[in-house]
Amino acid sequence: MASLTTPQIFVALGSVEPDLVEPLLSENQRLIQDPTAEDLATAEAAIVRAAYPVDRDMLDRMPALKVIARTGVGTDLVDLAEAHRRGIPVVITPGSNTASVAEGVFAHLLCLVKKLSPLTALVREGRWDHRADVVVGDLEGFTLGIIGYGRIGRRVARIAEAFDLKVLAYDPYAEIPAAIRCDSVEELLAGSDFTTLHVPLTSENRNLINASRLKAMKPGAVLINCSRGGLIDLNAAYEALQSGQLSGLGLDVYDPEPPAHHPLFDHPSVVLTPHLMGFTRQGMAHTVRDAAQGAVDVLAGRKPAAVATP
Ligand SMILES: O=C(O)CC[C@@H](O)C(=O)O
Repeated sequence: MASLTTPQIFVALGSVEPDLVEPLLSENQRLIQDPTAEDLATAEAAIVRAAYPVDRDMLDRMPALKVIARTGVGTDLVDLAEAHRRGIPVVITPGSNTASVAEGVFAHLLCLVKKLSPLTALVREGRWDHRADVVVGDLEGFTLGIIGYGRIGRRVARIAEAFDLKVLAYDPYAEIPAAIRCDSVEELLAGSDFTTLHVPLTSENRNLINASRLKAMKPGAVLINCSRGGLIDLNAAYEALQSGQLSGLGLDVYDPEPPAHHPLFDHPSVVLTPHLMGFTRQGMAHTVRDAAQGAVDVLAGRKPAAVATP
């Protein structure tokens, strides 16, 4: 017999695969994609994708909300303080896509160092005679600087070992082995051939990589950002690419998303992906499942696996 009680509404803010969420819901819970204003007004749980802002206005539109569940760990677009003030926990999913993002970093790095895009174009266009014009490099023996030594940064360091890369790391909030620890961003940049960013976006570190820090890098360095778009000043990065100070730039993230076209998108030494390195088939399954489970736990009065604090 169908339940006569009003269903408990879960809204998806940004697209989520219903097959990953629905098996976790009870008979009386319902997932709504593309929610209307009316759906939002009754929603008790929101499963929120990375690029979807949950600001004060959005919270006002969900007066019945009891839990926000973010796919991943980045809460830069969620007004954490306001959610906290309203007593709404913000569930996050640490570890759910660590491997996906770390592998994405190496996909970008290898694509740039091994020059996959220009070499593909050469073969496609039948320009075999020019193959020596494209200088291909190796990772072995070079130094990878990791800014942010949390789960993803540490995973990147582990993979780097297999390539015989030397590693440097900077993170004032993490324990880092003395042999690889740098005391400043500048020290790390000066010693790194390749640099990858793994820090959250906060008001303090917006444009963390700005014109002066780009100058502090080794000439011809490669920079990868699979973390948050606002961490790099793209105009300064474009100048660094033009001058050769940067020999490669890999971006998975932008600010805002989707991004407006930027001149550096057309630069041959740039590799671009549309914020998908953490949302691979497997990463997506894990992040959505963990986020949905966290929301279910909160509504059932259980402690969720991880909650973000303002
Ligand atoms: O696209 C998402 O919702 C999650 C992606 C995740 O890696 C993030 O950047 O927070």
